[in-house]
Amino acid sequence: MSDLLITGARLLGGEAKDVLVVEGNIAEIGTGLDAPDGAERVNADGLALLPGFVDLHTHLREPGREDAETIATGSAAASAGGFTAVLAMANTNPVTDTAEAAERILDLGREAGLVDVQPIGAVTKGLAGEELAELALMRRSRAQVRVFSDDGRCVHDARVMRRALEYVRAFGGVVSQHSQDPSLAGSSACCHEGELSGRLGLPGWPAVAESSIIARDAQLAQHTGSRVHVAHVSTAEGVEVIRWAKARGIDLTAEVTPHHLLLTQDLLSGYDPTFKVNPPLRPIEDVEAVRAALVDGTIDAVATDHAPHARHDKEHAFVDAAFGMLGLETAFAVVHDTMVRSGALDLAALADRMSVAPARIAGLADHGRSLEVGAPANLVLVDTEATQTVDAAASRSLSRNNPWHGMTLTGAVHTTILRGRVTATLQESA
Ligand SMILES: NC(=O)N[C@@H](CC(=O)O)C(=O)O
Ligand SMILES: [Zn+2]
Ligand SMILES: [Zn+2]
Repeated sequence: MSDLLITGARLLGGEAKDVLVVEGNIAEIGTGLDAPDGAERVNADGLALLPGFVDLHTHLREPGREDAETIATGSAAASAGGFTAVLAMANTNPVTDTAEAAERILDLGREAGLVDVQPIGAVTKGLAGEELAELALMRRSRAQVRVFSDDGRCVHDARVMRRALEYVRAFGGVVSQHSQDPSLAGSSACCHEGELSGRLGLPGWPAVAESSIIARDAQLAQHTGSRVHVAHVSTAEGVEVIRWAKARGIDLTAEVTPHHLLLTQDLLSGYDPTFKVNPPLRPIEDVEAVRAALVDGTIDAVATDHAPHARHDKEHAFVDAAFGMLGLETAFAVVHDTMVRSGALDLAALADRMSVAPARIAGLADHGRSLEVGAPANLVLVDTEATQTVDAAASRSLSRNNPWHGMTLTGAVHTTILRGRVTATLQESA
C-alpha cells in the first residue's frame, strides 16, 4: 500500500494543514511535511478535508435488479459522492434475510473495493412483516449486521416490531423503520395528502401515517429498552414526535434525505415520475421543519435513500411508476448548498450529520472518525466554491431517475480516500 501526502487541506474547513497517510492510517498532521519516497501527493490548496461520508440508507439492487444498479456501479456512485461507507438496504431479490445473503453482499462490496459496503439485514423473512428473519445469525456472520430494516415496507405489526426490538437489544443492534402506516392510505397512494393532491387528483399519504408509527415505535423502544432509527423522516409532525421522544431519553435516532431537505411537492404538478418517492415530497412547511431539526440535532443524520430504478419501471403514468430517486453523487452538494451556504450549518456540523453520526448509529468503528493521528484514512476533500450543473447522463449509477438533473449547486466532492487509497477524483468526471 503506497503512502499519501495531502497538502494544504483545511481540516473541517478550518486551518490549512498537511496530512500524511501511511499504510492506510493518518500518520502525521502538520505543516511543510515531506512526502516519503514513492508517496502519492494530493494538492488540496483551497479544499476542505472531512471524514468520508457514511450513508445509512442506500439501495444497491444486487442481487435481483442488476439492470438498475449493481454493487459495483452503486459503489462507484458512492465514492464519487464522497462516501467511504454505505449501508445496503435489504429489499433486494432475494431479500437479505440470512447470514449467507449478508456475507455475499459484504464480499461483492469488497470486490468492488470503492467503499465499505455494510449489509442491512431484513427484520422479517422476505420482508413479509410476519416471521422474524435470522437476526442473531446475521449479527454473528462475517458481515456483523447491526442494522435491520424492512425498508420499502413498514414493520406494521406492533407485536413483530416489539419482538424485533427485544432481539436486537441483546447484541446492540438497531431497527431502522420505514415509518409509514399502510392502513392510513390506499394502496395507490403516491404523493403527500393535502390541498395539492386534491387538485392533482392523486391519492395521498397523510403526515399522520408517518408520525403515528414514529410515536408507536418510540414507545416500543422505551418499553423494550431497545433502539429505533427512523428512516427518511419527512414531516413536521414526525419531527415533533422525535423531539418529544428524545426529551424523554428514549433511544431513538433519525435521518433525513437530501431530497426532503430541498425539494417540495410542487414539483409534482407536471406528473413527472422522477419526483415520485416514498415518503413523498412534502409542502415547504415540512421542508423547513426537517431543516431546523437537522440543525438542532433532533434529526441526527443525512441519508440518501439512493433508489435507482430502470427506465421501464419509471416511465409510466405517475400512479403506476416505481417510488424512488438517485442521491449518492449529489448528496454533499445538496446539503452544502441548502444548509451550509445559508449559514444554518458549518462544515464541521455537516461532517457530523453526514459522517460522524451515521457511523455511530451503524456501529462502524473505522468511519466518521476525528481527523487525528492513528485514525483510518477514510476521508473526503470537498471544494466549497465549485459550482456544478447536475447532468444525469454523467452519473456512475446505472439508472437515470435523477431529480437533480439540470440543477446548479455549489459545493463539489473533489477526492475520496478509502484507507489511504484515492477512490474517486473530480477530474475523472470532467
Ligand atoms: N424511497 C423509495 O421511494 N423507494 C425505495 C424504498 C424506500 O426507501 O421506501 C426503493 O427501494 O425504491
Ligand atoms: Zn423507505
Ligand atoms: Zn429506502
